[in-house]
Amino acid sequence: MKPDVKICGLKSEEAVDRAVARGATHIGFIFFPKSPRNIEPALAGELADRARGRAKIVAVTVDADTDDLDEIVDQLKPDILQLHGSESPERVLTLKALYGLPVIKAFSVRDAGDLQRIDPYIGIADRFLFDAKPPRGSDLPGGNGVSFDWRLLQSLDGSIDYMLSGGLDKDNVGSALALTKARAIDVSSGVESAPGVKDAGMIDAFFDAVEKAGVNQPLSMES
Ligand SMILES: O=C(O)c1ccccc1NCC(=O)[C@H](O)[C@H](O)COP(=O)(O)O
Repeated sequence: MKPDVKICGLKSEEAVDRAVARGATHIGFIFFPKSPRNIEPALAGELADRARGRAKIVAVTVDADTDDLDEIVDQLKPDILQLHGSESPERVLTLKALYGLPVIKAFSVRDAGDLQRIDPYIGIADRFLFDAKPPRGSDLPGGNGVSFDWRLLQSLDGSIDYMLSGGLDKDNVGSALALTKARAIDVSSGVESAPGVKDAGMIDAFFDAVEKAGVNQPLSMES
């Protein structure tokens, strides 16, 4: 079965079109001013319109306040909110109720203890996203192009729905899928030629690698 594939941090028509043409199930837009992938809500909305109905539109925010979220939701009209900060379970519930949208809650992972942090969110977040801890000195909670030890996910209860993220690229995504049997994967830097610049050829190569992994190593999950 094919995994869900989210291409995150899109900023150009070409990248949106290529991601969707290659079968991205999700496309992400970053609303975080320090990121090279930061995008204005109005432009994100225009880009999202090219993909609407074919891929889920994901708004990625970091401990955003409701003024900012109001504008993002109004302009982007996302299908999903990805909360990539330290939002509490109560905050997740509040935002789900306020906007009527499902939530992907992101967690950074270095060791097994980090996975226990999801416990209070089970039954609250609709999906988890496991990313690597930012490297020392990084201002970004995500999009750092670094991986964590994927074997940690083998101990997770199979009922936990998650996206595997962090440092994936065409060369390692096959191993990541084989090791974790993840039902969903997420990539940003691994399909960029420079920070914030998506590359259509690298998007192609990433999907080629995912397809090859599916042939070589059948996955045990639903798409
Ligand atoms: O990508 C960013 O710049 C970013 C900034 C602030 C919060 C989240 C961000 N990205 C979230 C994602 O979902 C990325 O795809 C994820 O962190 C993986 O990135 P990468 O390791 O570069 O593939």
